[in-house]
Amino acid sequence: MTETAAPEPDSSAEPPIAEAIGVTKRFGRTLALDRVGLRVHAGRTHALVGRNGAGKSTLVSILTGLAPPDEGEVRFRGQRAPAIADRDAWRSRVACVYQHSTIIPELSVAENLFIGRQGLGGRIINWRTMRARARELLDTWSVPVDVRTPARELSVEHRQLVEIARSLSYGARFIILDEPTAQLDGTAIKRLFGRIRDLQTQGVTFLFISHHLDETYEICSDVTVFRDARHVLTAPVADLGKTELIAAMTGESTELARAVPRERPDPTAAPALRLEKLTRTGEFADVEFEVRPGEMVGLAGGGSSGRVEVAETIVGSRRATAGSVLVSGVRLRSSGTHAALAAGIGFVPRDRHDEGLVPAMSVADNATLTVPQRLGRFGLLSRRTRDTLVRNAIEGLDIKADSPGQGVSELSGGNQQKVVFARALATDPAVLVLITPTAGVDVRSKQTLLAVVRDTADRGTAVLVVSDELDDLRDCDRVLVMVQGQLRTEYEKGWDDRELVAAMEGMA
Ligand SMILES: Nc1ncnc2c1ncn2[C@@H]1O[C@H](COP(=O)(O)OP(=O)(O)OP(=O)(O)O)[C@@H](O)[C@H]1O
Repeated sequence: MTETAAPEPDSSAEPPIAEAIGVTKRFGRTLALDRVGLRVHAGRTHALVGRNGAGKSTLVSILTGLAPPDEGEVRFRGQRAPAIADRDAWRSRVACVYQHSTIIPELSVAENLFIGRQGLGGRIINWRTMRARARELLDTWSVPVDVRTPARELSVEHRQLVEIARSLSYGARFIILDEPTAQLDGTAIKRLFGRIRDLQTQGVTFLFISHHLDETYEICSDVTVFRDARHVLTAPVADLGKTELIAAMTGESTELARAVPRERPDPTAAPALRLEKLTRTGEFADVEFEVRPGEMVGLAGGGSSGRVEVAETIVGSRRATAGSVLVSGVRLRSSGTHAALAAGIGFVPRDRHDEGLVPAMSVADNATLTVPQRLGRFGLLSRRTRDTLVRNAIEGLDIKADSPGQGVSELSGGNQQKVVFARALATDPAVLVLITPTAGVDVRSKQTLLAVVRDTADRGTAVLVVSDELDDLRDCDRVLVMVQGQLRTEYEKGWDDRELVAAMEGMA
């Protein structure tokens, strides 16, 4: 496999639906893209993969006209991209559906689709026309959503479909999906892939960004790998084995992750975390389990299983209707995240954008946000202690940042997730609760993070991993599966993957 600065010229007659040619982008001293090329052909689904910080999101912002390249250019169907200010022209060529919604929750689906657009019959909005047009649009693309639904009530899956339909209504036939499966469960992912295939036959081309390489193999025809701001290769996925793909991403040959043998935690130790008949009406009922010091327990289940809600109740971001949470034998009396933190619970939330980080603050400040409460009578955290904590976190978690003082919003998505980890671990918690801990994290960083979780457990922390990712669950001593708000099955280490997946989908 030879490395090239850009893909080779293509001999097919039709120009690519989207193309980046010799694109360079700098942020201060950081070279985010170094003369990269990308050529996406109509009718193909193209994957863009690379380690955290490789430059994928930067290229997306250039391909969608949100940022201009410093050098190089973008073309659509062989034509130069429009001027940056001409938003309508960009919208008619390309759209990106982000993990983070661009839908306005307060508005209905119809309003989200059509508000602010010309051509709905004069200045006064004709609601009936708007709804009819919205219905027609969603019918054309088979999106099963009532146009009167308030957008906030949409599931992630339906929200993504509405965003895709909206992009198509502007005329775009090239759509970038940025980690579209990150918040979906197994059955929703299957449905999404079905929709992608249908839309493809209707003339839509996708650029698919994902850290899940299996998904790349399942849904994509071509793959482009970026590494350290450079284009490494473009190839049909069928021609590239998984080990080769990982080697291209990491620049070295690497073994795929395997479960690492761990000491079994002491079965007689008193539980560090104990749930007693924990209930939140409408979400989950009578959930009871224990996690011992040094034990790793997985909590899995599909979208409506209640597993995330249980975890968020343990960490105090939801209030239980009944039942209790005990940490090291002490019942949590008040709810709220501060009480949970003070009781010794560390937490990696599901969504780092909403709950994880303060974007305006530095890496160091974010990583130590949880700590001052622990310093008791001395009040403020000493600079030295803080610096040591931060340095250890940056090294231990392999956070790619220019310096501890760098703004966290300047880090790539995967590196932001590592800062969230640092914050959760900074208090040396007795109980660590992780929700989808490796979302948005590249293969190699995933290994680093999972090793950190293992080490944390080995040092005596009780770990609860809430995830449906087999890789996340691999090190767990047991996995509890929830279905429709109830604990259904428990699997001891050594489970059969297919059996576990079937159980998570409610089929066991
Ligand atoms: N606004 C910014 N200011 C400074 N540096 C930035 C900014 N945005 C991105 N970068 C840097 O550019 C590089 C590429 O980041 P980018 O977000 O494109 O990576 P990525 O491949 O999307 O990573 P991930 O998979 O983690 O999301 C990183 O080193 C990142 O820190």
